[in-house]
Amino acid sequence: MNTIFVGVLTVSDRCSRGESEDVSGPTLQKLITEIKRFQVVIKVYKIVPDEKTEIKSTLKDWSDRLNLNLILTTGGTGFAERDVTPEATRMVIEKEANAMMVAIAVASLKFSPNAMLSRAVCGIRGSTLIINLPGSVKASSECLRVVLPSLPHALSLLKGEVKRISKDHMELPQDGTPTPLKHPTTGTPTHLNTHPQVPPPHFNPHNTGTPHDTGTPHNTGAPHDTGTPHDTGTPPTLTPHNTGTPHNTGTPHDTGTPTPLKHPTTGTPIYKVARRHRTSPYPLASMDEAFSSILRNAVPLPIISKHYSDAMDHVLAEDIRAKSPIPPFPASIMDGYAVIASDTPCDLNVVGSSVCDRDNCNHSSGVTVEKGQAFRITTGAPLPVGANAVVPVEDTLLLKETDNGREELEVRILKLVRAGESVRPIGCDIKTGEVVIKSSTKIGPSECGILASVGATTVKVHQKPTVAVFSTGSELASPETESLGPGEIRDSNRILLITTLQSNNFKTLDFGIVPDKPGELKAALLSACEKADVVVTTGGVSMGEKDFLKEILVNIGAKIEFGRVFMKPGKPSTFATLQSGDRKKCIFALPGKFVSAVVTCNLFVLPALRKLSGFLEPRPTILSAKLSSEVRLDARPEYQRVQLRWEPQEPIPWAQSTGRQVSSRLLSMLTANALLMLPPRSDTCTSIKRGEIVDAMVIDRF
Ligand SMILES: Nc1nc2c(c(=O)[nH]1)N[C@H]1C(S)=C(S)[C@@H](COP(=O)(O)OP(=O)(O)OC[C@H]3O[C@@H](n4cnc5c(N)ncnc54)[C@H](O)[C@@H]3O)O[C@H]1N2
Ligand code: MOO
Ligand SMILES: [Mg+2]
Repeated sequence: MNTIFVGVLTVSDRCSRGESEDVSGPTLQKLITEIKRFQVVIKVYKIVPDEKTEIKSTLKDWSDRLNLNLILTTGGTGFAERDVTPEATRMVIEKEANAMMVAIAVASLKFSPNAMLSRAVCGIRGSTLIINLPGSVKASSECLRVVLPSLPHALSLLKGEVKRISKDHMELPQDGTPTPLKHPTTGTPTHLNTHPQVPPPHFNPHNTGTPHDTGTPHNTGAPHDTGTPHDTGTPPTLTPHNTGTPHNTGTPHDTGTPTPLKHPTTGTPIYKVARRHRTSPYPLASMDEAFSSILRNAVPLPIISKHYSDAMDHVLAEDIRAKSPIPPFPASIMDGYAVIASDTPCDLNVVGSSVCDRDNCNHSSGVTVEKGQAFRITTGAPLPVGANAVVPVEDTLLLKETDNGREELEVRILKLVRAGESVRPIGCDIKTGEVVIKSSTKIGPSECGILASVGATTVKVHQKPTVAVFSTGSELASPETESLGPGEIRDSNRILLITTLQSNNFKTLDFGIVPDKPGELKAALLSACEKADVVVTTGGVSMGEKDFLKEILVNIGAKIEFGRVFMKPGKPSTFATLQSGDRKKCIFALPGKFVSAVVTCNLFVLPALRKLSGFLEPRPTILSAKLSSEVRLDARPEYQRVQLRWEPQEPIPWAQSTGRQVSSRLLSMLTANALLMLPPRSDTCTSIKRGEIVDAMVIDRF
């Protein structure tokens, strides 16, 4: 049987705000299946407010990109001020279908004289028929019934099947066998239909993002600076299992909930499982798009003051200048004798000593070296006044000593030395006022040492993000659980994510396990957003009846920046932002599968945290590696777990697979120190051979 792809667009301010439930949209979806000759696939269903631009862009998108055969709109066709559906429709249609409008008007006038108040439009854009229907469930159903008999012919004409119609006219298929769901033009399965264009082969970590965004320099202080990299064991203030649910919760069992949680696009309460999405409403972002979105949204955190000894791994937000020169005095480079260069070689009287000891410095003694004299001197000690070079002790002979051997009296300088030899002049390493560390430098051990040496004990740095982590899933038990109950599994992802973040020097707050209950998930998300700069969750983001995370994110006012990514593993990875005062909180709802969670944490969360911390280069380190064995390519860009090993004398490491690469196989992460970045399969390339060179993203030390 021939298939038609239908979109139903409900236009209603109230339904789009969740103030009333859309009944007309679902009713029309049912009714349209009564159409003869075709198998109907409801490809998209959406609720939009009575806004001309939104209606127009949806109609254009559904006609041009999704190539739908039929779009039914309901609502916004009357005389009220906000009714603009006909105007928006006129802006997109290329041909009017006036007779359809007339037929609807004539028939509906029989039901009510108010049908005169409908301004509905019918028309054609490309090969898509668009029909405006009124908003009420009764009127819209009646109007659709009017045109239903003419639709098979109309749609077949638009599909260019006129010849077949005349031939097949008398032999309509009766068996009702569903044809495989295919894209109307490309023949690809419908779950990919919304993205007919193939995303770029791979994200190019070298050309994305805006690494130079500046933070808001006001608002210092670290309000949630409580966790340390070691404080994972105890949830800070929230025990997700016993918190109240201050906001509405959305399950039918919750009492006192004014508006239940809804699907963001359909407006259906999320407990109505039969009405869940059958096609994900979230476009598949390419890796490039996902990565750019993260870097764009992760803006460096405010600047704070830190003691240098506490500033490790922070990014400087000021240039550090030397207050005084280094060395602060002309200093000896060797242990030996401070001399007047023009005397050498010669025999000299040893008249004093200069040692590295601030309590015993020759400067305070006021002694000056004169012709025929030498001063004993140690490495780093100040050159005595009058001397201009140092002779190492190895280039001298002792000629005379005191009777007890405690002092040298005369030495022979065996070599000629030049003025300035073995002496570091004042400021030869660092001059007064010189910038010793530039702003935006990440502070490591060397930087700490330099800060100490120039006396920059309090420095301005970007605040580092605190990350709240929780696992979602009613099947999850504590890892300590001795014997698991039926259907239970131990929560492995939380510690996996926490330790991944900590090993990259980020502070974490452990929010425990949150069951798949909308109220508890919502409370945990809100609390986590309040206490942390970044929230990372795992589980509940795919198509399951208990996968509530995305809906709850929308419900708490977060903006879903992307809800799916064209990648493997990690397809349902979700990134959302929540404006909270002058801060934007970043929320990563990662998939529940162990491998997907850790791979996406490395690919998405860590670069975001580095960007928030002020890193100029937040992107991961990517090396070239040689394949130890052939790999078959997937339809999606894939991140396979490997161990990089360097063979003696070989500059490029070998990438050894960690074994079977399914995303539920925990053991594929074991010993992995890199992710192979494999391009998606193409007609011309389905595998990469052993010995070929591919990109590998470093995820651990070697
Ligand atoms: N109909 C579809 N089903 C699935 C799709 C899809 O596109 N359509 N995507 C699949 C992909 S890809 C992934 S990845 C997973 C992601 O699922 P969720 O993020 O919704 O995760 P859950 O359903 O909650 O759990 C999946 C799996 O992982 C286990 N899990 C979850 N959390 C933990 C944890 N903290 N510790 C250990 N194990 C955990 C959970 O028990 C499940 O076995 O969806 C596919 N499905
Ligand atoms: O693509 Mo899913 O992310 O891991 O199996
Ligand atoms: Mg799931």
